[in-house]
Amino acid sequence: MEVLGLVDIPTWLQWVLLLVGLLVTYVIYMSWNHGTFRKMGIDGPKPNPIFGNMRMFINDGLNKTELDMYRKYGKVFGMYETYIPVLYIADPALLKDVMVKEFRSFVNRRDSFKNFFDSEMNLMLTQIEDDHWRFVRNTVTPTFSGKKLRQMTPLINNSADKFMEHIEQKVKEGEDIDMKKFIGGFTMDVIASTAFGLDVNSQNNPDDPFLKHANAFNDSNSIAVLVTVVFFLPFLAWIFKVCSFLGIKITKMRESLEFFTRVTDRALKERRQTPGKYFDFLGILVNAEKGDDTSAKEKEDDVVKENGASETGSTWTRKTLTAGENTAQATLFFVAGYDTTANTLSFLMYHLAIYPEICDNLLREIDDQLNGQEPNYDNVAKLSYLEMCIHETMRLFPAAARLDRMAGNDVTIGNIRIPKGMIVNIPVGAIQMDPEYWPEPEKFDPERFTPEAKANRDPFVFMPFGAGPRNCVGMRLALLEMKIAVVRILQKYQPVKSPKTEVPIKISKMGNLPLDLYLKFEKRT
Ligand code: HEM
Repeated sequence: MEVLGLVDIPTWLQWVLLLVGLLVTYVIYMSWNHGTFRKMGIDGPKPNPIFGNMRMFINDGLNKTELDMYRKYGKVFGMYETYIPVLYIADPALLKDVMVKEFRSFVNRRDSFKNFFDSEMNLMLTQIEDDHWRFVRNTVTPTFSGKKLRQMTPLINNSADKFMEHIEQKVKEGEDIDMKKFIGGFTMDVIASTAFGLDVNSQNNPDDPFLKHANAFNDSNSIAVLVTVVFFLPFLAWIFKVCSFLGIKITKMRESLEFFTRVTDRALKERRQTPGKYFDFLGILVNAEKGDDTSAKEKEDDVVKENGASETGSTWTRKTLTAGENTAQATLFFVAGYDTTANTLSFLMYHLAIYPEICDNLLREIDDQLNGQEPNYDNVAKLSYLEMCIHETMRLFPAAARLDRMAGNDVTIGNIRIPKGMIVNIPVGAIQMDPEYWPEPEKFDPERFTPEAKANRDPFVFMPFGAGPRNCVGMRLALLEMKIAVVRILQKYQPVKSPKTEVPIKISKMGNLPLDLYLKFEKRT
């Protein structure tokens, strides 16, 4: 090629110049926003032009990085997830503003993954936005009311029967129990029965398709592909759209979504043929379609008040969810409710095994209050020490160690002017380890959750289920499920350390996921 008829540039050099040009453009693109926090007067670690601050997360893991940054920069700081500026807020007064007082400006979560998810996944409650979210949230919230949870209790106890058989077997054989597998099977069975009315028995069948497909959402290869493209090659979003349109599966998630769609469609058909027969999530939605307007009747239910649903009035007048919305929510319940509950229960069992004196207190409470009765919605409410133990477990190992919100408009919080579209991260895990609120934060101490201790502490320093109108919609099911599981186990067995139990427990760099956890169970006399 000749330039201005003067210099003849050889082909190899043309390629080099093209590559250098592309690289420079890429670096400019990735670092374009890296001055955001400097302009806002907010401190934080210096970003690398391509990685931003992502290298810290990759090297040290999410929890350690956020804890280190919180300790170094305090309760407000800024970080860059490659090219995306993320404002961290950890000050309880500011968090109350973001999550409750100024909720109208922070209704939605981050949309960084929106262009990469399949359209069905974008219908999940976690992803949808504004009035669409309000409408779906109002429709599904009554599913978790006291009345519905009472109806679901036998389903939870049925799943617990299976794991009690499993423990009995292992105790007879003198074997340790792999807690992740065993408890994961239980929470999977509970979600399968409470969401879809299915008796899956994944506890005795590790190859169960439900287990396989639910795990696809946590598949490390799929997550790696998604994270690489979202954070490093965002301009390739169109490839995901084209592949989705052509039915090409880039990640295992697509195949699993199709599986859940088929199961949901079948379950919905059955429920439409025999309305009123089923008390699971899909049955409740179908009953609402038929005019059993549960949501209206249960508007005064405590769940509505707890979740701050008064904030969530939607202008939408549509009566029911579409087929796609039903499938998306039922699938989401698997994804959101399986690992979170299983991991929390595993961490709790671990603490009961390594602190026998705490376990003894709990055994005493269960024996005194329940006197050998099967646990149910009403009698587990009397177990205040059990709730303290669950809360302390979730303080040390919150299943979601960070929450996020996105500013829907320009808004001022305290003296910070947050521009429309900015992502706000809430480092729950780091706040819950701050000695200012939690003396000796590494220590497992359920006494931190006595009513007096709670009354003297700002509620925004403990948020394992999030806070405000967009908190966890399944919180009450999760707590009920965990309480029933613990009671059923402790009425017969006591968890103890075995030579295979690693102390301290090893967790994944990706968050609060126990890596290997083996415990022994001894029969109570
Ligand atoms: C120990 C168990 C669980 C923990 C720790 C947990 C934690 C959380 C957290 C932290 C959030 C985000 C809240 C926020 O942004 O303020 C959330 C949202 C959500 N959770 Fe849970 N969760 C658990 C169990 C469940 C279960 C059993 C279900 C359903 C069956 C469920 C369904 C959801 C849904 C649908 C959302 C999105 C809510 C919305 O955007 O409106 N979760 N959960």
